[in-house]
Amino acid sequence: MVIRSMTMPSVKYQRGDMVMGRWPGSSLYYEVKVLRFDANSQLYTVIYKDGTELELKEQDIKSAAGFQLRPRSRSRSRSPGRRRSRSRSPARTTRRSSSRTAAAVAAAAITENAPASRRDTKLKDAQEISLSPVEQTKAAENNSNNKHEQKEENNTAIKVNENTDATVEAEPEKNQGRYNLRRRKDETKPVEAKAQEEMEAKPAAAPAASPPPPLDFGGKLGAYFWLLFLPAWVLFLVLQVNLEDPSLANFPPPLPPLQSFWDAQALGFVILWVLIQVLLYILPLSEGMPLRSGERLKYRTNGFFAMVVSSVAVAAAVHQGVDLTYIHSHFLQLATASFLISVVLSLYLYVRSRSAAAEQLALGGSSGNVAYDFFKGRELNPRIKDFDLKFFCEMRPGLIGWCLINFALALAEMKQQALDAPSYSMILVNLFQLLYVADGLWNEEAILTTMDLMHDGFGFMLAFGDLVWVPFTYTLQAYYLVSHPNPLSLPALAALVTLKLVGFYIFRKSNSEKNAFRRNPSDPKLSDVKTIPTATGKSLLVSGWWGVVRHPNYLGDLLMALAWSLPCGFSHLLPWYYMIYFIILLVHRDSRDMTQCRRKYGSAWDEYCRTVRYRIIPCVY
Ligand SMILES: NC(=O)c1ccc[n+]([C@@H]2O[C@H](COP(=O)([O-])OP(=O)(O)OC[C@H]3O[C@@H](n4cnc5c(N)ncnc54)[C@H](OP(=O)(O)O)[C@@H]3O)[C@@H](O)[C@H]2O)c1
Ligand SMILES: CC(C)=CCC[C@@H](C)[C@H]1CC[C@H]2C3=C(CC[C@]12C)[C@@]1(C)CC[C@H](O)C(C)(C)[C@@H]1CC3
Repeated sequence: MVIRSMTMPSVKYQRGDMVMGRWPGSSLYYEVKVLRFDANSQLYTVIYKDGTELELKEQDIKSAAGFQLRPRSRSRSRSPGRRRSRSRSPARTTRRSSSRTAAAVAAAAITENAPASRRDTKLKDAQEISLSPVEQTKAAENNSNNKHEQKEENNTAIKVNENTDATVEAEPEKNQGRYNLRRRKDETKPVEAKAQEEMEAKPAAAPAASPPPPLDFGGKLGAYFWLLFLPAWVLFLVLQVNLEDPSLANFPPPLPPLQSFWDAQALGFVILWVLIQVLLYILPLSEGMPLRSGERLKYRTNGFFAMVVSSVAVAAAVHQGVDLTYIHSHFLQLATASFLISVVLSLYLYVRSRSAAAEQLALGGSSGNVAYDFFKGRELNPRIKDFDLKFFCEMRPGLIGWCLINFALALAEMKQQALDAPSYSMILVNLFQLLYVADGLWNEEAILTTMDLMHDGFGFMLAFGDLVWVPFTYTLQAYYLVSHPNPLSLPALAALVTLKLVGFYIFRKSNSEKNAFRRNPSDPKLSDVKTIPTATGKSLLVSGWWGVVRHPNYLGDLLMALAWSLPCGFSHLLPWYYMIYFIILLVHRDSRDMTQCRRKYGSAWDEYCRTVRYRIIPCVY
């Protein structure tokens, strides 16, 4: 411990310290408890009395003692800025609400239209106010229809805190939402804060023993497990699907000779495919969501175009006599080549992340354990100049490759079963999955608001997932149908199409609702949506599909997965693997997301969970 305190940069506040934390975007301070300090990001995680956790910079934290010693000043009541602010306070509207959240209470404290004689009490309240969650009432639900929302400050609490006052003042109108979290241009710095800053010249205390944030995926041991299990599982599936009688119970499967895994030509084809996608990617840019640093990265959202060009190129190649059934006959070798590429990429990502700046790292992306960090990924958005590696891998070679492989498998089915056209089952699987991918690429910018892009580091998990898992396991239904025909009646066909369309509608509508709201909450088209405000300045949608279940997009996704598993029939479990995996994946993602949102939004998230009771399936789960 002594050694640490000599080598680490000095840390002012200790874990467990009760201090005063600046309310994001305002000059007001509340009593908070220090939970930990992250040496990489140099941020303190603090918890407010309502359970809201935020990450604050050291300069946004003051010692509680200083506040108690501070003589109360009446100068604020004479501030012209303050007088003006009283009459225009947007928070006054919110005050009528019976469901004021921590943020709303704070806003009221800042802009209260109180007589001067009462203002000192208000200022005291601003420091000592109890931020305990307020029970949700019917009226409160109605009041959460937030028509005053003008801007969601950031993606996470951290981003709010990273906003400098300059940033806040640069966009005054945008920040004049229901919380009034900005400092008014003509307002002098509050005496409390000034006095406090003067008192903050204390020498640094011993560093806080900051507990590392909890590791997901089973932590360090889990990382070793997943590193071995994921490739082994893909191998198992690929070997099974070639058998006449595949079964998930055939474990361990007989292994083919080692040399049959390797094919230099297959590696060449995979590299060529990735290079073509790289070329297609290097086209116009569009803007992403603001990051922790407040910066907005530019992304190349021309995925649909890349898919169309790739399809034309593939069609031309087939027309020229290229035999795409090679993909079916060399599935194992192509998967091995993709696996090698994903390992090389993951090694590169890990090595470059060692020299990445702290603010480039994903939250909790640096556990210090090599295996875990390699698996989970440390850097949030690794880029080579403008080339975003995570975005590219998630949206291009694997995703478009999924359709290419499906198409090749349809040709292989025709060849193997001597058909003039693919079977109905094969056509449905191909079309359903093509629609899914095309939609993902058409709405490519929506991925910028997903967990992977915003929170997860880029490491082996996503590199392998994007380059191996998606193209070589999401294609198993089509692969299965090549040698396991499953004729469909017309009514069954119609029912499957209906199921797919219903799922697709829910998936698309809910993702678009969230994406539109996150990208521009002040859009006049969204003026009627119901929201729950949170302490970070962002709100949670309770309108539309987000008012039905907490993850309506997962519900739609699951219905679609069902629609493309059913055409394979019930003879074997293997084509149902995607459905089983997907349920596990989405339930796990939902619980990870719940934890993250609980940390980000505190009592507002609890309020959301009380309002929208079910996670994915209405009235069931
Ligand atoms: N095919 C596949 O293999 C696969 C796998 C995984 C996911 N997916 C699909 O990919 C899409 C993205 O999934 P995802 O896991 O990233 O989840 P997501 O639902 O798109 O994103 C979760 C985030 O949305 C925000 N959010 C949650 N509730 C909200 C509300 N009521 N109002 C506004 N924002 C809210 C929160 O972030 P902020 O508050 O910070 O914005 C939360 O962290 C989904 O459609 C999913 O079905 C597909
Ligand atoms: C290695 C393992 C077990 C997991 C890696 C997970 C990874 C394969 C998925 C995580 C997020 C997923 C995702 C899509 C594909 C699969 C993932 C990358 C997605 C691009 C599919 C198309 C959709 O329209 C989408 C909404 C854009 C999807 C976004 C999330």
